[in-house]
Amino acid sequence: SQVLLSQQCWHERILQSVNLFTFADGYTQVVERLDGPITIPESPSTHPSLYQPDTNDDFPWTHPPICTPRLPSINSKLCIYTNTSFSNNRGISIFTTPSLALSFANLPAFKDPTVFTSNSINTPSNTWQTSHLPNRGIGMLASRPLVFKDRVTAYTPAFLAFLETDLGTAEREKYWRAAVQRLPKKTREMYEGLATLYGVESVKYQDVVKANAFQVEVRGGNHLALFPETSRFNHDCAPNAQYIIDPDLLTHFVHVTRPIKEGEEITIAYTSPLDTTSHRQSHLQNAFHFKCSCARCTSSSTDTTLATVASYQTSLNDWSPTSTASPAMAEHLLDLYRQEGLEGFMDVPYGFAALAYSGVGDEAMARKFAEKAREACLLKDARGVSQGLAIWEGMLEEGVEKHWSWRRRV
Ligand SMILES: C[S@@+](CC[C@H](N)C(=O)[O-])C[C@H]1O[C@@H](n2cnc3c(N)ncnc32)[C@H](O)[C@@H]1O
Repeated sequence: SQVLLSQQCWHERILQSVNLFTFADGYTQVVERLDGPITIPESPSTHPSLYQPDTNDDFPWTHPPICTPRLPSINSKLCIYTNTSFSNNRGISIFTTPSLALSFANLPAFKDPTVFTSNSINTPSNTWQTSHLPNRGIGMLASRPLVFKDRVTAYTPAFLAFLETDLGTAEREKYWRAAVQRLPKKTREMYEGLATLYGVESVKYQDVVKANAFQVEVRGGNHLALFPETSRFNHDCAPNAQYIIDPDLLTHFVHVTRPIKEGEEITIAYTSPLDTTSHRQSHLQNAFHFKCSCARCTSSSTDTTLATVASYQTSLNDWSPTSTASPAMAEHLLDLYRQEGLEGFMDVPYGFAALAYSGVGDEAMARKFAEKAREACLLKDARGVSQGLAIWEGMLEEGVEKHWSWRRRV
């Protein structure tokens, strides 16, 4: 059946910006309540029943979980699950529900220890180095020329936390701190050295997450994930790299979307580059406390181009007899995306080109662009769960001539 293209092939949300804490009015509460300790059992536990289910080999944790009381909104407790030997002693700490902990334990990331070495995950790629940059803290620079689809980074998180709103700031801070402090020294120190937004020591562990976390959905549970190395990518509204999170491998990958010179900064997008400049600016300011001064934010033509993009997309979605859509319009749309530096977001314009060529009965061109749309989706959708990927795979498998759009505009 006919589909309208609008959404990018993304299933995880863009870099996280939840309001975990309210400094303006919650600060007094923070200071008062941080004094109360949570009790952390010694490791290994003197109460094996605390953390060793007797019949369950899905239990890869090296410490006894530390749990909150039952939280009303999720009707479950949250516990800290740590595995210090995870991925060659990199370690991982997860603050989640007992049932989601079991789901984590059943992921290939935990079940198959070879998965990381065989996929070159958590190993140096010799493509980047960090550097202090004017007005933007630390950033990632290309250590050699890079081309489309080159892999820049592939790392697992040091820390994941279930996204909840039940805990007070101080309570949450205690659990998160305990979780991070259980990590191997090197990993913990990387976490503790990351950028913060507020620089307030009493809420440091949440501050690091607020400035650096990505959102990852594992078996329906939303988690914030902190990837230490990956946290050094700065933002650009026309980024030259695109990230993707594979929930089965618990791995964050960054790939190049257009040629990058040696020494050039490698950037990703923290906010949708298809939003208007004021929308992007306010999101970056509110969530990450900086004013974006990238080429698109300082150009006077960006919003006009975005309006043209939107009107072309409306026309290309119009399959009525009076539609003005054509392959030429779809090609123009592709040019606009490239002009704006949106090479990492091309699944929608490639898709429109595939449909527009199919609509006029050009099988070869429709196939070419369907393949490109499919490839662009895969840059953003590791497990092929988005609707977009299914559309292009369907068109390629069944044949363009069988597609609903075939010769619809002749
Ligand atoms: C995920 S961290 C990126 C790495 C960070 N620069 C560092 O020193 O660790 C996010 C923070 O970096 C800074 N940042 C990222 N992109 C920026 C940009 N385009 N311009 C200015 N600051 C930026 C902001 O302070 C933001 O809160």
